[in-house]
Amino acid sequence: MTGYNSNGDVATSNANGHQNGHNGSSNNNGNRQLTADYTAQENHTNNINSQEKIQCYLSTEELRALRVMNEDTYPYEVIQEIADFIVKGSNMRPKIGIICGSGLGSLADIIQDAKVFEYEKIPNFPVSTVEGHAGKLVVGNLEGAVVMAMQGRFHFYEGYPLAKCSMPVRVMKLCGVEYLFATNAAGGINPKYSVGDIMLMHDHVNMLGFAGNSPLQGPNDPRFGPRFPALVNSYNKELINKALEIGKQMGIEANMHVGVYSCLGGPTYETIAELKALRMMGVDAVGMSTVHEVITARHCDMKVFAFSLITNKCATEYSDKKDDEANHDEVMAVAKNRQKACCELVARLIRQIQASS
Ligand SMILES: O=P(O)(O)O[C@@H]1C[C@H](O)[C@@H](CO)O1
Ligand SMILES: Nc1nc2[nH]cnc2c(=O)[nH]1
Repeated sequence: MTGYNSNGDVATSNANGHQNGHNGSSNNNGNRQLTADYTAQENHTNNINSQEKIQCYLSTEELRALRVMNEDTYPYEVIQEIADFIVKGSNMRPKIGIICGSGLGSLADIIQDAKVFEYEKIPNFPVSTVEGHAGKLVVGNLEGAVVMAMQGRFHFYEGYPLAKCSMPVRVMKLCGVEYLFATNAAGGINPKYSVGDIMLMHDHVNMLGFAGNSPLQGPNDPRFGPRFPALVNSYNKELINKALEIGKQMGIEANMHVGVYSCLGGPTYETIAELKALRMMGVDAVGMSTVHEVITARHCDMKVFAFSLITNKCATEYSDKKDDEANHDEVMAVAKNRQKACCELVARLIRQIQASS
């Protein structure tokens, strides 16, 4: 059962919670303890009411993640409260929202006059549980524009429903954001792609959507957008063209592509058969994010620019090579190596948006 109390705080009790919590991981294990009485701990630390008594080992962070995880929907008013908290707390009204992909959090480090909000201090906000996703929201100036950047996104495989994964996009909208910049780490399926390349997204294949999952599932609130939004032209062509031009100026045009991304649920990387199938469908790069954020952004009429950093090459033929196995350490290492170029691309594009507005 879920609901909001008069302060807009989450009040939840959900019998699935302990199962999710057991399976979930945390990026902070320092606080792990036997939570013999879930109700008592929750009431004590989070001031919420729960009918459940759960015996399990959970850190305080995991308990919070579990609580937020079990919220099904974010009504407009709750999103508005979160947006107000950010706008008032930063005294800034951002125009551009940035979501940093795995290992690409340094995009937010170039923001000046930054006001930093830790996710766990933002009311009703989920928490990041993945390495390479710091869990901070940074509001400040970048190339003359006020931006808000998420250092850490939420993934389906963390246990969050898609609507929750992309809820921050709606927060951005109600903060005043007009442009969404989404970045991700992805495996390159197109044989022409190399590790370290940047693929500007011009379309996607929504595999989770094929399976009947959408961030827009459930009652539609027309204050965000229409019940049946169209998704052709989701990726802003003008921004893609500007980015290609910037790529030339930076001398990285040979490492830049325009292609199709697909999001799978993860957390497993793909089998060879799956990669073959994706390639046949016209997919160039595969990851575990972004698509639901783009859908949510287009639903509320934001302009979208998104790119994938190719962190690994996906094998589409069977072999015994250990190299063919993707791993998150490699993903992070490549992202670290290429973060300078990614930051520069984003900064220059924002400069151009500012210059033409
Ligand atoms: O958040 P992104 O999409 O950049 O992260 C990708 C997908 C998984 O979270 C992780 C796998 O290595 O990288
Ligand atoms: N699904 C998926 N996500 C990734 N993120 C980075 N590399 C990959 C990959 O090969 N597959």
